[in-house]
Amino acid sequence: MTAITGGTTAPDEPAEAVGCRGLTYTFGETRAVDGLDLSVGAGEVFGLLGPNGAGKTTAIRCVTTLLPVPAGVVRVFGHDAAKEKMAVRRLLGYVPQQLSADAALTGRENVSLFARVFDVARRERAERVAQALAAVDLTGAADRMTTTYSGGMIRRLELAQALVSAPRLLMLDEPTIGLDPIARTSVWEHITAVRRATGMTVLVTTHYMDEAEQYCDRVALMHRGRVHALGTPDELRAALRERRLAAGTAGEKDPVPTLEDVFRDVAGSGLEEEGGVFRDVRSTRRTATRVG
Ligand SMILES: Nc1ncnc2c1ncn2[C@@H]1O[C@H](COP(=O)(O)OP(=O)(O)OP(=O)(O)O)[C@@H](O)[C@H]1O
Repeated sequence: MTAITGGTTAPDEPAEAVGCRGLTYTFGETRAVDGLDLSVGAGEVFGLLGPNGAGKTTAIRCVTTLLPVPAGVVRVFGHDAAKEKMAVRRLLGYVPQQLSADAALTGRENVSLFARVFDVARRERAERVAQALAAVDLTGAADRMTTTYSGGMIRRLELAQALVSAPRLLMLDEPTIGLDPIARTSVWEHITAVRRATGMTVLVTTHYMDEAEQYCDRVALMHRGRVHALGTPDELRAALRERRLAAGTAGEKDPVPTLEDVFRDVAGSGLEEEGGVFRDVRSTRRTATRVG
């Protein structure tokens, strides 16, 4: 696998990649994000977890500047997402839940399109497109029509699209939903390799607790528009164990809770109430349609 290059090494990069203070976003009567405070450190792989409807996508879209910031403050490497949209966009790569590759184009044409949209200098474009495709192991398939790609290949292509501008912050909204275990691992291995090579920050939403545990440095558990628990997966599991021991609901010999236990503890009855489960049918169906 070729590591992508061309990312600006920024020794003077602020220590905070994403900072949300009191972020609130409402759709009519629905308070999707409700006074969200969040701080993602530069270089971290940070997982935003939570049941369906917790407000993860809405929060992420505010950070990307695709949605405005009606209340509160969002900063990306110190730039205000409400006032310095272009400065923020230049730092970002975004892989949304919805299909962002055009089936009528080849893989290379799709990535080239993103290179143009993200204003990659013309003289560098072909090289950067080739690097991005190589970074996700799609060099051999680059000139095939995207319609011939598997779900996993499409996801890797979308990753290449987001990487072609050498972002300092890569945002991924459920990057592995609907993929088989091998394709899921492959997507994560490519994300991890690029991050190692470039030092970029990764902010990811996922419903897969095993992925969060394995690949995220820290996670935030979001519920009803706010963060209810924050820490490394190990810290969160240990904290739940302590709470259970203190409450007498678990004994010393009981196994340490899983991240899924922590998730259930935070979301509580809300999961049943809102019909959300980790591998929610709605999300899977969305992806089935997306790659079909
Ligand atoms: N365009 C919209 N119009 C109206 N309500 C919306 C819209 N988008 C999201 N919502 C509502 O805002 C709340 C938060 O949704 P959001 O998609 O941000 O949650 P999520 O945590 O990303 O969920 P999922 O895990 O299903 O992607 C939900 O109650 C949702 O129904």
